[in-house]
Amino acid sequence: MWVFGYGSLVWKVDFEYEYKLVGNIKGYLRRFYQHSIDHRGIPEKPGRVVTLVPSEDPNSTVWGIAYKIRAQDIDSVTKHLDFREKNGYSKKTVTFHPKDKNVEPFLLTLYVATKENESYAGAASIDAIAKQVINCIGPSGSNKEYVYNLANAMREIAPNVEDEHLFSLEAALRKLDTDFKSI
Ligand SMILES: N[C@@H](CCC(=O)N[C@@H](CS)C(=O)NCC(=O)O)C(=O)O
Repeated sequence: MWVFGYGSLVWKVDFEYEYKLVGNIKGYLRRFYQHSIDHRGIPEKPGRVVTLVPSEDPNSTVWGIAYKIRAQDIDSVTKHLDFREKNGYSKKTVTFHPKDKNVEPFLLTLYVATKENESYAGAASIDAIAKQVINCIGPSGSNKEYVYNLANAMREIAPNVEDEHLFSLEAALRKLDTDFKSI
């Protein structure tokens, strides 16, 4: 079994895997359009984390990491990820395109929070998302840490890939952080 990570699964790997591959999936956009009430926020003050939204451009790519789960670990890893992604995420099978062109594309599982789930936050300006994120914290830590960790991880695994939504949010947060500290 293979699982694709495009958010916290890129930088917070708290499950067993045999090996991993960098690559992308097509037809989606990575967006901070999902409220988080159990990891980076609380029900009274939800944070924002990433999900995937369908793109009008079938060639849109979302880069991340595919993890090969050993047969003997499938049940335990699935149970763990189902719990971790319990707030609004559901499993979906898509085609993964490895960065290594010697490896043929293959089907894998990912967790996506569709717009039908009750914690779906929907579109908002980068400025509005940054102002929400900067003030949120949850059981897994601060919401801004989630953004910074994802931005750093994506630069590391796909240094030549521009993700304007992610990096402009990171920049907006770092500016708010700096402004706040300068008061
Ligand atoms: N399905 C996404 C994960 C999306 C995501 O970040 N999920 C949150 C749930 S709100 C999570 O696991 N957070 C762990 C954390 O914030 O430490 C992925 O493939 O990376």
